[in-house]
Amino acid sequence: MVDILQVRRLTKRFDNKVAVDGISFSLKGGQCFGLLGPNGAGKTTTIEMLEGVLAPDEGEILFHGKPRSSTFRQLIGIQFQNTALQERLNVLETLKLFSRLYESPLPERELLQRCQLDELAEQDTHKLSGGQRQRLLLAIALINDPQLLFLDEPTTGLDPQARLNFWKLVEQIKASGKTVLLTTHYMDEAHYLCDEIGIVDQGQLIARDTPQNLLDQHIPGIYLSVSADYEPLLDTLGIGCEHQYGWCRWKSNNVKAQIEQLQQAGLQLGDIQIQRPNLDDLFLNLTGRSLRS
Ligand SMILES: Nc1ncnc2c1ncn2[C@@H]1O[C@H](COP(=O)(O)OP(=O)(O)OP(=O)(O)O)[C@@H](O)[C@H]1O
Repeated sequence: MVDILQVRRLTKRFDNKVAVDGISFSLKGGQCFGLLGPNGAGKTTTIEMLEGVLAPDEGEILFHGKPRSSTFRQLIGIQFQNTALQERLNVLETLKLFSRLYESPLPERELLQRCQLDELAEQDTHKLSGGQRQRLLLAIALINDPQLLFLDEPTTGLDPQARLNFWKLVEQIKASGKTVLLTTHYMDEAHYLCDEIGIVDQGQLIARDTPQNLLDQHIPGIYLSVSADYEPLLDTLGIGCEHQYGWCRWKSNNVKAQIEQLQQAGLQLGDIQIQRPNLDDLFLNLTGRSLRS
């Protein structure tokens, strides 16, 4: 597959602060690539340079192997973190307004249907819920039927149901063959939606691969946890553990044998949690800090 986007040694400084520090990666057509990192890691600054909103201080961005030309904006879609919507316009009128910016916009009715907004066409945009507003911003980003779609923290602040709903829309967009680049600080979002993720920390891309390869490579094994009340028992069994929200947790390379050992010591199966490492564990492993801290 041809690289749709190539990014080389991208760097951005604000005064003395290096916000993005020599990031390089490439993105294949049809792929969903996620930049995952904590607040202030440099995700938005990176995506804004790729979108052409911010000028890099150093580095190179190639679209289909060439520097971005004046037509680039017609071929991409952007869902910004914050987009100011025109006062006193409803959803349909808003789509019509933004459609004027493009040479060949998709029909508004198709956009409404794709983003589950049919029943909200006449709704004032300032009366939309958080999830409905994000779906409208997604519809705006899709007006020109873009090849490459940028989603900057699209589900931040949404309730779990609205987030799941949004993920389903992104899945449909992926299935239609579009390339998606998204930023998020939700590990479950990155794991669910992205074919590949790049972990960003302090302006640098510290790891990049499929979520599962990253986990297998950096933190093989399975976590076992029991209530912290059982810590004295773990001590007698010689099991060292870390404390996590009232639980004692440790990594096991032989889950079956260790569960039998715990059962022989008097624990019930229901007392033991078994958990595969997740991207938060990966981030902690790579940086010594939690994604959520
Ligand atoms: N316009 C600006 N002027 C000065 N500093 C900035 C500016 N924009 C970003 N920064 C700084 O650059 C760093 C990276 O910010 P950025 O917004 O790219 O991070 P992020 O990973 O997107 O964070 P978040 O998840 O909170 O959106 C931060 O330290 C931020 O304070």
